[in-house]
Amino acid sequence: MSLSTSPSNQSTTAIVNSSTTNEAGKLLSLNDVSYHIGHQRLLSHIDIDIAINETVSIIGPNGAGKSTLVKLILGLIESTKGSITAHQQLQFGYVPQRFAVPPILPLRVCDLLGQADKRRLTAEQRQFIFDNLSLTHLLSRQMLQLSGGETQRVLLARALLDKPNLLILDEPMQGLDPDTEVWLYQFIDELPEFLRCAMLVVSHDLHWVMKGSRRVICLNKHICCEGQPSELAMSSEFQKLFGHHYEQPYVHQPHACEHHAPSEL
Ligand SMILES: Nc1ncnc2c1ncn2[C@@H]1O[C@H](COP(=O)(O)OP(=O)(O)OP(=O)(O)O)[C@@H](O)[C@H]1O
Repeated sequence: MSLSTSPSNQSTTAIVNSSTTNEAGKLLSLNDVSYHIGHQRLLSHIDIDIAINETVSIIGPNGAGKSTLVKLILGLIESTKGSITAHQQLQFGYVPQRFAVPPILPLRVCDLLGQADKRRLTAEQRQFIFDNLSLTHLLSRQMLQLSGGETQRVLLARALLDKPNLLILDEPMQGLDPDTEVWLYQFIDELPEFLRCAMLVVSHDLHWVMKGSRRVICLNKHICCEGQPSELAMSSEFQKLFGHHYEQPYVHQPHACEHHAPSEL
């Protein structure tokens, strides 16, 4: 496997079925990527292009290989076959599915947030993140003491403080109550210009994905189908995997929800 960086005008293998990525605006390409452990096939023949500032949602049943895909993109594991090409210098932001702080490790919110590179944002831009994620009153708290929603806000802030050009959110809504979920989806949907970036969102929340996403990839050890939600809902592969859970027609309503500040939640 290779992870290579190419100038943005250099073309790589085109992705089949991609309706939104344009050649010049690519950020990252996975070309025929497979990942096996021994004889166990975790992912096969993955072709994905992610464009600059594009949001891509990944859905799939348990064990489909979603987290494995994230680890491959982050470079935490190496694919058995294929290549991953970054068309620009990548700055990752990553909000993991789980964040376990060992009980014996004192780690305050300010310690975690202090690890971010302060040169990437201005003081005003950092303050915007603290204010909008309601973090100021949490700064001296231990990470271990935070609720699930507070932890997610801190992890999102940690990722954003690095001003990523690719933000990866692995099940960001796990453990959140419905109001906080709505607020967080709205927040990431409406990031200000200085934080605008490509996003890869792994989610089990089928209704949000189909309502709030513009491009969805359905994974089950390989890419079963991908496209706009309205196209995906018609696909027989999607119907086979999710048809019994999802029968509503797609309506894109990214701004239809009430906006809640996190301090109200
Ligand atoms: N290091 C490993 N060794 C062996 N099998 C593994 C390893 N890592 C993952 N797997 C297996 O690979 C499959 C895909 O795992 P992965 O965590 O990527 O799935 P997922 O789609 O993220 O699942 P979930 O929705 O349950 O989080 C699972 O069957 C898992 O048990």
